[in-house]
Amino acid sequence: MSRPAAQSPFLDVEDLVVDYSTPAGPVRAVDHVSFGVPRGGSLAVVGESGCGKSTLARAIVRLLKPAAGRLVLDGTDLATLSERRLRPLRRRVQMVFQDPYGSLDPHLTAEEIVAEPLRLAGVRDKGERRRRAGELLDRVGLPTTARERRPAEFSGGQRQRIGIARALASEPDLLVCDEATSALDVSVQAQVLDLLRELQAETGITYIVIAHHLGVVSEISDDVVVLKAGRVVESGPTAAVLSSPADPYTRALRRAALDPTAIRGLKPRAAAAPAAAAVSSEGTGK
Ligand SMILES: Nc1ncnc2c1ncn2[C@@H]1O[C@H](COP(=O)(O)OP(=O)(O)OP(=O)(O)O)[C@@H](O)[C@H]1O
Repeated sequence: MSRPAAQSPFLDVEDLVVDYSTPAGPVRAVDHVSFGVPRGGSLAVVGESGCGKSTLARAIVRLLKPAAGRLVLDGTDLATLSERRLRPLRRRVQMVFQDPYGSLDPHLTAEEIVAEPLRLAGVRDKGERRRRAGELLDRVGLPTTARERRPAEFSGGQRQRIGIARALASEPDLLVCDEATSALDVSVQAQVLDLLRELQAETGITYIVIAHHLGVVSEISDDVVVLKAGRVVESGPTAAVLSSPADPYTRALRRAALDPTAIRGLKPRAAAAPAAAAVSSEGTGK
């Protein structure tokens, strides 16, 4: 099994282990996973439901503490850092979540949502925060008239744009997109993927894209890691892995992407169907 090509990875994940403690005992969700992502690169993590993708994403942004292994970001191992030592580094690694509605405060306006990380980062002047939040909302394609609206008044694609603008407010070096487009209608997915690609070209940001949809992976990632039951079964350049997958599991994922009913066990995500239906006729305001 080859590691994705990277001379000196910007993010180096080495032998990462993440466990959950449950009343029935520990559950190992990520089991000695290793990969690297070069600066400005993008790597996708794919696998069936329950294989550990979200757990891995949450560990990378240190919402979860790994049980073992290293998470070296630009030379600093985040895996073992205390909360106090992590705090100044947190802004460098941001996450965009699958459910843009659940992850946005319903009481705040779009502008306030995007301004909040600026406040936390110490931008004291309210006018300056509003100006920068407005610029970010422009950048992700939301009309100026939308700034004073609250999350419930936006479509799914627009909400995801607000989530991306909020993540970008901290000027992160690494953006982890956890199924960021899977709850969206296919045409809206394409628009959000286009936006992510444009932002990468402009800013040189590094991406980790978590996806169960192999189409998304080929759109946005240079390299791919295929996870099964918490372990890496295959990894390498996305084009090579998708065109000639070496592992039967990857072949099954590829077949399932073409025909979701092709194999048992690759069930559609529970949240995807209703959310996609809810936004299917909505535009993005672009
Ligand atoms: N809070 C938790 N407590 C205990 N076990 C958990 C918890 N969260 C996840 N797990 C278990 O860890 C494993 C990996 O879950 P995870 O959510 O990371 O998978 P996933 O690939 O992201 O799945 P999906 O695509 O359905 O979101 C699964 O066996 C899951 O049941």
